[in-house]
Amino acid sequence: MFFNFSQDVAIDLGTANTLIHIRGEGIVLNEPSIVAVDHKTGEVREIGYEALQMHERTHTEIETIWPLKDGVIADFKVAEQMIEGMLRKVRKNWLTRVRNMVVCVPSGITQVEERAVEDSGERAGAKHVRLVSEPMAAAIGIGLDIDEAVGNMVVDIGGGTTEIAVIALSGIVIDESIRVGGVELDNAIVQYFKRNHNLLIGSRTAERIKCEIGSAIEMDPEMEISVKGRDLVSGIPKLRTISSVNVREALHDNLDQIGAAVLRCLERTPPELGADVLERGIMLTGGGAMLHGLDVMLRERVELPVYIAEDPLTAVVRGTGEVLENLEKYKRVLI
Ligand SMILES: Nc1ncnc2c1ncn2[C@@H]1O[C@H](COP(=O)(O)OP(=O)(O)OP(=O)(O)O)[C@@H](O)[C@H]1O
Repeated sequence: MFFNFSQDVAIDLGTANTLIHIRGEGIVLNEPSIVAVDHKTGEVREIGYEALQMHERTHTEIETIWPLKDGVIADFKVAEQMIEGMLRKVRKNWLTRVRNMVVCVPSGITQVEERAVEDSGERAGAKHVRLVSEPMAAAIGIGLDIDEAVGNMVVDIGGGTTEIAVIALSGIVIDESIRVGGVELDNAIVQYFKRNHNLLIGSRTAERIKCEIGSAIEMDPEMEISVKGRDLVSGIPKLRTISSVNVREALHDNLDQIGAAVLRCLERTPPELGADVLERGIMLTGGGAMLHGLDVMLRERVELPVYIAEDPLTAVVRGTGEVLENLEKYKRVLI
């Protein structure tokens, strides 16, 4: 009898979330990219959701680490442990090994940063590691025909970066990658309420505020939510009501940078491809695409149609999975 103990996997190794697709099965894992490590022994305590529960609630012996920063590996060892641990969660049995691994990476990364991803994949047990750029994976994931002699523009707003690319004939013609994403928006909210309202909130609370009442345009009606934080005047925890008007003010500068980057990319786009983008519009992917009114804000700024892709959070892993399933067909998009 013949047992096949090898798996082929596609990984969207993101700053905020890691998603895994297994060949023939589809998406099998979608967890936050965070690891809880025991300070004394260096051992991994938890990975993914369980580690996120501990985040900003640890004592001195445990540290929670996001191994990716701005879309690239910032902590090599922990990234490797995280990939290994996540693969362990999805493998069929302990004998299962990874044969082919396709990992997506930001389009603007250096060769050294690319090598770091390849090394991490190999150390986590993969035999062959191949890379695909995030906007390309996003375009494939949302079903654009990247092979055509027609320009498609994709804006992927992730946790660490915003990747903008014009794609045609299976290649990236123009791209722009800025280190502004969801995490930066959360930080902006933390800073804003600290500076203007003497309120110290944690990053998870900031993310909740962003997702629930964050917006890029005026809301009708404006919204409010109650959040818990430390009052910096009295020094004790307090329940405060926060308005969407203030949150929008907090996000303004970062959203402005995203809009400016899209404009820059359009200005560099060759006219024939620009005409295609005018006709087809710009597709938004990544978790940031779900920020209320971001599509409207960008539409007003660039005066072109802007659409939010279906299920923007999984677009990149769906595309990376598609590349894995059809390696021969997509060999030209591999880095
Ligand atoms: N409804 C929402 N409104 C605004 N932001 C959201 C919403 N839902 C999720 N996000 C944000 O999307 C980000 C995660 O998106 P995604 O998983 O695409 O990024 P990533 O792949 O981890 O990051 P990167 O590609 O930059 O490495 C998080 O910062 C999260 O807060």
